[in-house]
Amino acid sequence: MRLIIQPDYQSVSQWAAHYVAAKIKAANPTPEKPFVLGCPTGSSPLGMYKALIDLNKKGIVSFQNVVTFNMDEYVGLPKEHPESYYSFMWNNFFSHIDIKPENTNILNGNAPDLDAECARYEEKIKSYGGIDLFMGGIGPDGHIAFNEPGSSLTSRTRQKTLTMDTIIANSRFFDNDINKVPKTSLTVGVGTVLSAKEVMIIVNGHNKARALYHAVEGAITQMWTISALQMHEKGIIVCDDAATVELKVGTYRYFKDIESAHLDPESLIK
Ligand SMILES: N[C@@H]1[C@@H](O)[C@H](O)[C@@H](COP(=O)(O)O)O[C@@H]1O
Repeated sequence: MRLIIQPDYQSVSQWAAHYVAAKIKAANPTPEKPFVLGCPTGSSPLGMYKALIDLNKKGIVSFQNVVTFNMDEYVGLPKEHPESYYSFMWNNFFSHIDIKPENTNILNGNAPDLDAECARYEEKIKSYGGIDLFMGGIGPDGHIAFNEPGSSLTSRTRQKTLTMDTIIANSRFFDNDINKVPKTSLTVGVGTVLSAKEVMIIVNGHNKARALYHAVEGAITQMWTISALQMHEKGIIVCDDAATVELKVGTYRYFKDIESAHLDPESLIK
């Protein structure tokens, strides 16, 4: 696993955006062979999306031949609801870049048969030859997408019940009223994320420090589903200093040292 430690959220976002843009450019995607990008929601990736919009507007990266698959969606929330992940993606990213709407994929949390919707999603990912780069964030309990503690580390896309911790954390988007937060979601599995050719996770802020500790120094366990990233051949975590406070000083210095030549976002795009 690579751990890229940046001083603050702004530089985390710049680094992540430049990394994604560099990957898309290097793949030289075409309509026949698009670049397949896994997308998260949440506050963590917002800065990266802003930076990617900027790179797109400057002509540094194009999304014309990029296909996206979102990680998760609430069950039962109307698509048009301002807090649906559909609205999040269009408001914060897709509407501002040159992506083709038909190339964006988001799980339908209102499908009549939710199991069939999950199976269809997995098949569609497969039809593109899998995901080239899965981007993500994590919850304070170390969940990736909506794979809450106890989720199988080989799980695929399915319906999941949200934990009370997550309902409370996400109630900030629902007038701080936990009763307004949907109780279930559709989510890609930990196995779905691990099947991507590459995975890049953004972790920022003090409230993610314990989760980062478990991701980097902890044992692989279903109780901290992000820890499964240790099993991926090409896993990267981009974090800020604030999120590192639970790491050993030696771990912090080790990753700072081995990544010292790769911390400047500008250096990523050739
Ligand atoms: N399902 C999402 C996750 O994909 C996300 O990583 C997490 C953290 O969100 P934030 O980045 O706002 O802390 O929130 C939700 O639970």
